[in-house]
Amino acid sequence: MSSSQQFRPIVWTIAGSDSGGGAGIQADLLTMHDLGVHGCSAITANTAQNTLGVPAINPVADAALQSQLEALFADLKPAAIKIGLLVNAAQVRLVADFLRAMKARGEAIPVVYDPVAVASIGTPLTEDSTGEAVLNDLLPLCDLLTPNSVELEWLAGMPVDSAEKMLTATRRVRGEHACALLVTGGHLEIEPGVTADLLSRGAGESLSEDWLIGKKIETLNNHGTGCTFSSAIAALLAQGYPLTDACVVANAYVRRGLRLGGSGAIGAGAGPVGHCGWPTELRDYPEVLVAGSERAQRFAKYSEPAALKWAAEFAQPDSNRLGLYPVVDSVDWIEKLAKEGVRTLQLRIKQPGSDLRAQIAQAVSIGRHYNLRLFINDYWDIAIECGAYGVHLGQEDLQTADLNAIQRAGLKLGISTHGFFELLYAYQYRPSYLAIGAIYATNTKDMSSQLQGPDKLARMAALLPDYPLVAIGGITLDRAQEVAASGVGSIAVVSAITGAPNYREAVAQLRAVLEQ
Ligand SMILES: Cc1ncc(COP(=O)(O)OP(=O)(O)O)c(N)n1
Ligand SMILES: Cc1ncsc1CCOP(=O)(O)O
Ligand SMILES: [Mg+2]
Repeated sequence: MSSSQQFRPIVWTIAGSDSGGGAGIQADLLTMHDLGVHGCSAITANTAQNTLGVPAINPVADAALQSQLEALFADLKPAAIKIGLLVNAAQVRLVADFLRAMKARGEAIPVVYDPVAVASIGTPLTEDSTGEAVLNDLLPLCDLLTPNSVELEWLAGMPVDSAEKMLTATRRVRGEHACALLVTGGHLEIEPGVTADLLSRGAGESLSEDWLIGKKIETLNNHGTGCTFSSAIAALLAQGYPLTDACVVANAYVRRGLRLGGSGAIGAGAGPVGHCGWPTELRDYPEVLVAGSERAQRFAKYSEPAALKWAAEFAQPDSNRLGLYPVVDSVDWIEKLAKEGVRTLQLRIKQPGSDLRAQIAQAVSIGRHYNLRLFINDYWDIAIECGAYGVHLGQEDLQTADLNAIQRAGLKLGISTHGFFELLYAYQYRPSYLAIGAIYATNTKDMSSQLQGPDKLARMAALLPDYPLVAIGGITLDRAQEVAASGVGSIAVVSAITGAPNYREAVAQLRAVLEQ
């Protein structure tokens, strides 16, 4: 059996057929196949379309739509569902009823709805009354809506011609619902020459509104980008990607398709966006806007306190490959491991006593003596006071730590990341290294909701082949080879060394794997 025929999670698309083959069901199935899932379809309309326009929409009868959904549910249970064109309020309610019944049976299946209301050419595709049914009946059952700015105007009932209005309209559509919104910004140039998507998720204290920014790609072949984008997200959710990661990888998939999709050979109008495989190059991925950066002002995301603490371009270590990187909780361990020839170390004290400052000062002094790359976890202010080599911070620390002070003091900075979104976010700071974890389950720290696995690690590492990268979490001698093969230049471990029967042997064996 070839690898393309091996097990693939099932994803449904409930959408319209595009006879021109550029958008709708046709784009959805190409995308799903490209990203490793098996696509099934329930067709809502047989649109008559070519690259120049949409002469007819031809909705299917309700019974025809219902019977497709039932046939699929009887045999091909989905791991995710993408919904595209729903032509009228009756179709919206039919699909909503079907989803509600599925949920009532305990099926927790992620649903992505691309509220296709207007073809890229400007032709309305859905009846006026559909918007209300979407907001009342369907949105509460979805995990993500992916309108473009024109569709956002349609759903929010207000013009969307600026970053502020996009934020206001997004909040209005989301209301009190858990459903996230990803507004694609291809129709609106907030900053000349760039496109900016807005991802709004969470609520209350944990509301997050992130801008995903990329260079605008000029091409005639841009038909079907919305369908491709939402199908890509569904395909990734079906494979267990968290929503934020699915959104940035799908963004990169579409941008790769725009970049490599060729130049206008199909039809006399807008040709289909390319479907060009997994996005392997960083240039296709969006920049995640950081609130302290100057650019954030143009996107209504700027915050003065964040700007005061903001810094980027940290001092780089003397090598991109930091080698074996033990993370230990005492000064004793630092000295013992330095004597074994370990050069990169971290002091990670999670139960500080009254002698915390003294311990850090002593560790820094040992670090100087042995010429170590010694990172202090969490306590960046004491690390500055003690003149440490570097500090290691987690994602949450980035909101509070004074990165500017760390940089001014000349300390190196390592940042933890858990997945594609956080990797892109942390990369905005250009830290001294980026750590990716947890690769495997570990007893050292509860990382169960953030496990990456070796395949994702390899995909992330491939985006930054020349950057100092560290893998962490559950890495044992047996797994070290697989981790090293991903291309990261460093492996951080706690228990593989501090819990080993013979730590000297463990150090020698792990170093041997990394140096192979
Ligand atoms: C090399 C490396 N990577 C990740 C971590 C985790 O740091 P953080 O996210 O700050 O979590 P705690 O270690 O503070 O629990 C790390 N320490 N080192
Ligand atoms: C601190 C930390 N951050 C992510 S996983 C982890 C623990 C790594 O410990 P171990 O190497 O014993 O799995
Ligand atoms: Mg920490």
